[in-house]
Amino acid sequence: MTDTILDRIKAYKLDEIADDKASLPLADVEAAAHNAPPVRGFAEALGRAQAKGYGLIAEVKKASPSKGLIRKDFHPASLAEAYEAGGATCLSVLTDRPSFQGAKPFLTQARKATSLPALRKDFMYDPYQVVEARALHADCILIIMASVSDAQAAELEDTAFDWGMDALIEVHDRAELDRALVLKSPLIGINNRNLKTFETTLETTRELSKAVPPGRLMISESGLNTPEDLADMASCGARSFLIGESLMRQENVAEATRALLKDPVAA
Ligand SMILES: O=C(O)c1ccccc1NCC(=O)[C@H](O)[C@H](O)COP(=O)(O)O
Repeated sequence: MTDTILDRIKAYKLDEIADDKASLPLADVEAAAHNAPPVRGFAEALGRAQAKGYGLIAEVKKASPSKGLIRKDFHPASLAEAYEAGGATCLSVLTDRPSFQGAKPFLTQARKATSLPALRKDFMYDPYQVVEARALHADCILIIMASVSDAQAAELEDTAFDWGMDALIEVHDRAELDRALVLKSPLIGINNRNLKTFETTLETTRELSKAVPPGRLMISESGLNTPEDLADMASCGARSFLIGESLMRQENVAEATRALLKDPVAA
């Protein structure tokens, strides 16, 4: 069987984690996490936003495996400020370097420039990374069901909760969704990107949303470009969105964010 992008990412990530543990022991990371500023409620902010309209997790994303370089003029703090000015609810900041040209300090810089809660967008396998996320001032971590076992997912989620953070559980298909629903987190991210072909289709959210029970907060992720896309997803019950590329490609990010959030029916 051929390797998927997640297999390739996991291989280098496990090496990276081993190196990080050797250079900065867990006790030191825990000390930094204890000194981090208080957690900003990520799930709570999305719940409040979507009670009035839409919740937007706006992604600070320089590059991706599917598209290469997305934004040349890349300054995490000013992009975060622009997202906040445009009406974003939360930030998502990529900290993975090899595939996304992200960096750990980007998270701290972006969050510090705003009052928004921030997601550490990375590929998580080890509780060490979760504590590190808090040390970098994250308010939420990502758990990708396609790349972890049930036991790993529960361990990552428990560690996030122990540190007062939220956990966004990401799924791509029905089997992953069924596993995600065993976890405690209310945040279910439905990713529209097929990780084998990199193609995005909103049909993924349309289909999987039918199986998400009330009480969970659904987030449609990837491949969202227009107010009509958001209205389409909202009609399936997903009133929160994770959006990167379509906003990162705009010159005026604040204006583009504002325009994207405009209700196409009311407009
Ligand atoms: O973005 C990619 O190419 C990608 C490839 C492999 C694994 C994950 C990938 N993206 C992570 C994400 O989930 C997206 O950055 C996020 O949902 C925003 O998507 P978009 O609005 O399409 O940039």
